[in-house]
Amino acid sequence: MEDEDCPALVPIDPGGAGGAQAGAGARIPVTIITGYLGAGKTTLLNYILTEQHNKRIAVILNEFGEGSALEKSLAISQGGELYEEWLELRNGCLCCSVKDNGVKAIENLMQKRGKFDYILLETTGLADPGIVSVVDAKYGLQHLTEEKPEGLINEAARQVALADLIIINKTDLVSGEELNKIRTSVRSINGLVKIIETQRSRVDLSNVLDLHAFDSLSGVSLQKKLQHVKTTHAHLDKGIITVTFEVLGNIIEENLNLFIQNLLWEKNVKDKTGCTMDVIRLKGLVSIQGKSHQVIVQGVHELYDLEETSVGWKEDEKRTNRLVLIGRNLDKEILKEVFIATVTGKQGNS
Ligand SMILES: Nc1nc2c(ncn2[C@@H]2O[C@H](COP(=O)(O)OP(=O)(O)OP(=O)(O)O)[C@@H](O)[C@H]2O)c(=O)[nH]1
Ligand SMILES: [Zn+2]
Repeated sequence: MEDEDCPALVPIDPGGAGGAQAGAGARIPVTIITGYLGAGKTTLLNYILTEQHNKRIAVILNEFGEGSALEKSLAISQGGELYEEWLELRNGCLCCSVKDNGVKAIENLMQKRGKFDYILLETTGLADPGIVSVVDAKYGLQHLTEEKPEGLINEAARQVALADLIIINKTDLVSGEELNKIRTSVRSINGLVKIIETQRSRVDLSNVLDLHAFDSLSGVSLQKKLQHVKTTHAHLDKGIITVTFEVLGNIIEENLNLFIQNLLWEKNVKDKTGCTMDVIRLKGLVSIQGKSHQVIVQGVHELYDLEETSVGWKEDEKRTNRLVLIGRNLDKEILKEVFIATVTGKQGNS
């Protein structure tokens, strides 16, 4: 029953509790590292912590242990020094841990936020919200295409769907042709994701830290990104795919909320065969009536939010709404129709 207690998430007060020192009120980017067992997550963490980067990084290791109490190791790497703390978590899944004391661990970290610039969180295969996902070049394809019993989602494919960055690791173990196949497979699941290929998880750190920096600063880069996303064709009917569509004009904010909530919460949007559309991730840039700036829509599972960007619509610019959805049973034409019907408010009152 405790599981139902949802602690309130309190917005961080800039210049508040953290004290008056410089940077105390700054937002700390959190990067979550996911990936199938053995893909190279720990190798990546070790690489990041030992690499010279002059950045203060806190790491929460989220491993599944034996028994009911799961342990998390917290390490703060500060100029080469490593600080460790042990935290206990009951739930290994981050999004479920929001109802859990996992949130407290993160809040505690936030209070120490003068001490570091980034938080990295490694989670094992069951975690939901992935940001960086490490994919094994050799076995990844097998994991991604493995068919699951009716109704069950392929966890490896879900991690790819949720990621902002995919690191295809262990490229030393495969041929160019095999690498092409895994790349194509990743791309067909997630049309938005950035893909990097590595050995021993050696990445340029600027690619891994603060993945949402550009999104939240301006809509421009997102707009560019969204323009190049193509609807993928499902090889398998039950597979996770990316779907994108664009609708011109201004939309009404409450109606947009209604559209998203029908999709993510009510789950009453169905495909041609009557299967519920299952959206894992949603991203969009929209034009809301009465707002002079572009608005970003972000959704992960049941959570979503709207954020006004610093990019204003220009006088001579066509106002437009571009949405990208990643999930199962997605039908682009139906989604677009439902969007237009729900969101423009063209029917009825004008
Ligand atoms: N050949 C090869 N092996 C690698 C590479 N990267 C990592 N490995 C090896 O793969 C194994 C698993 O790497 P880890 O970093 O422990 O993987 P992980 O994702 O943290 O594994 P779990 O925590 O068990 O899920 C280790 O033996 C690594 O040495 C690579 O690029 N090439
Ligand atoms: Zn969860």
